[in-house]
Amino acid sequence: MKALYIDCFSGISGDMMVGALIDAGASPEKIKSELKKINVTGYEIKCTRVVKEGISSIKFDVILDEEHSHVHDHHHHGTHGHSHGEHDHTHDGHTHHHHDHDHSNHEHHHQEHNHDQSHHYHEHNPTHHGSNHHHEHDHSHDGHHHHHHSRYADIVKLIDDSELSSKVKERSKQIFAPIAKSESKIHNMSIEDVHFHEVGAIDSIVDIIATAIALEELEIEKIITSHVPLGSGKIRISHGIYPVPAPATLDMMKNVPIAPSDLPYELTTPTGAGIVVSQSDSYGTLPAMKISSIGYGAGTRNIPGRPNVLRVMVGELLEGNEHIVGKQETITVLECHMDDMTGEAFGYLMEKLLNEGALDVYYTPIFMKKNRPGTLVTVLAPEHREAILTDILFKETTTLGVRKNTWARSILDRQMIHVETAFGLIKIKQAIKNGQVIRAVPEYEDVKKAASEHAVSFQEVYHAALKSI
Ligand SMILES: O=C([S-])c1cc(C(=O)S)c[n+]([C@@H]2O[C@H](COP(=O)(O)O)[C@@H](O)[C@H]2O)c1
Ligand code: NI
Repeated sequence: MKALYIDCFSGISGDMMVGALIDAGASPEKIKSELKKINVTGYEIKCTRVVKEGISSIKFDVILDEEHSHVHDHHHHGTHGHSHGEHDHTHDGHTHHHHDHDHSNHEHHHQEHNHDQSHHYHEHNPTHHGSNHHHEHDHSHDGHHHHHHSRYADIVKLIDDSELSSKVKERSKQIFAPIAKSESKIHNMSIEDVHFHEVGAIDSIVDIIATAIALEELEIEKIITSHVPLGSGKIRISHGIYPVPAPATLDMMKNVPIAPSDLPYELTTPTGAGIVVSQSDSYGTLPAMKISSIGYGAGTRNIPGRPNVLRVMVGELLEGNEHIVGKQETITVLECHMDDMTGEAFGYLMEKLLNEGALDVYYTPIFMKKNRPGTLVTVLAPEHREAILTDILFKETTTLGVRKNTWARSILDRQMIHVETAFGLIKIKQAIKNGQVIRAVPEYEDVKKAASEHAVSFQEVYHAALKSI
């Protein structure tokens, strides 16, 4: 099985990840052409080979167009709410994307963060309207779309609406989900309203989707990650001086093995943490594998005496990796119960929930107060569908509250195959554990359709499909 080992001895950020994957064989041209499939413009990608304390590595950079800093100009009237309340870009005709910073000049800026800082060194000059919008969270939309793709909900839509492959879409959303979740928790905002830091949104979108594109191109099926150093000290963001690890990074790294690190830099950024926690199947030292390629991705900062790079290894996992079974993921569980709804409304509700991305919906008969028979509705969903599904529950049921929880779950890999039978093509879903198919189940809808078209029994088609594997 094709695996990737992420050796983040110097932490991880989005740009380091993309750089490392490119160095390990992912094509920068493919990344660029695939990225054209999302409706984001105003940036250019720069891929350069740099040497970091003796290690040759790829530096992946997202350069925002000069005009881009003006993209939002026409929006700057009326109340302007920022989730992070701080990225008020200057409108004096200059861009403040310090991509080309010579960081050695900044060593005295002790403990600025290590990577990806491009979008966080804007001089936040809230000159427009002369008012201080900082820390306002009012998101008023006076008929305009203030946050060009920066709301989490918009980013999900941007991905869904694109022509990217479904696998790339899924991986990208998997990476965004924990970042949005942690940001929403830290800033006490609803997950849908969380903003990726304005101009920084483009950076994160590109880094994250490029990571997904590269992982798909390299056909990575399993990811094993080293223990992750986060760094220490403080960073200056526009909220002020923040501790390292940044709050969002720290929140995401809960339940993940971290490595001690007293280096006074931000070694792991929120984007890096999002990649690690959403993509890793397990953590530890290098597993038994046959390595076919190695890549080094450069961070931005130069750390004297330490190569500030991320290392990845691509290869075939060998026997003896039984512990790397089943992907770990978190799902959202939504529940409510009612004693005053009709059966029809319940039927409609289930259909609606499943169409809007619920993984499963089930009803449990219960007895409620005053001896009333009622129904408990349970919805299992990917985290990024939580808001929309909650909305449906409020709209389509009579409940006044929706409870939510998150469950950790291990899932087996699945793959769909097509088999030719006397009754036509039937899809079969295979469950895979340690690279072995352990179960195969013909798809219900295909079997049903073929059975009715050929006027034979369900069982006959079902068995024919299994025999044709
Ligand atoms: O601007 C805000 S609100 C901000 C919040 C946080 C939290 O952890 S909350 C972190 N940061 C810093 O921004 C950069 C960008 O990281 P990316 O992963 O998005 O590239 C990084 O230094 C974070 O620590 C900003
Ligand atoms: Ni934040």
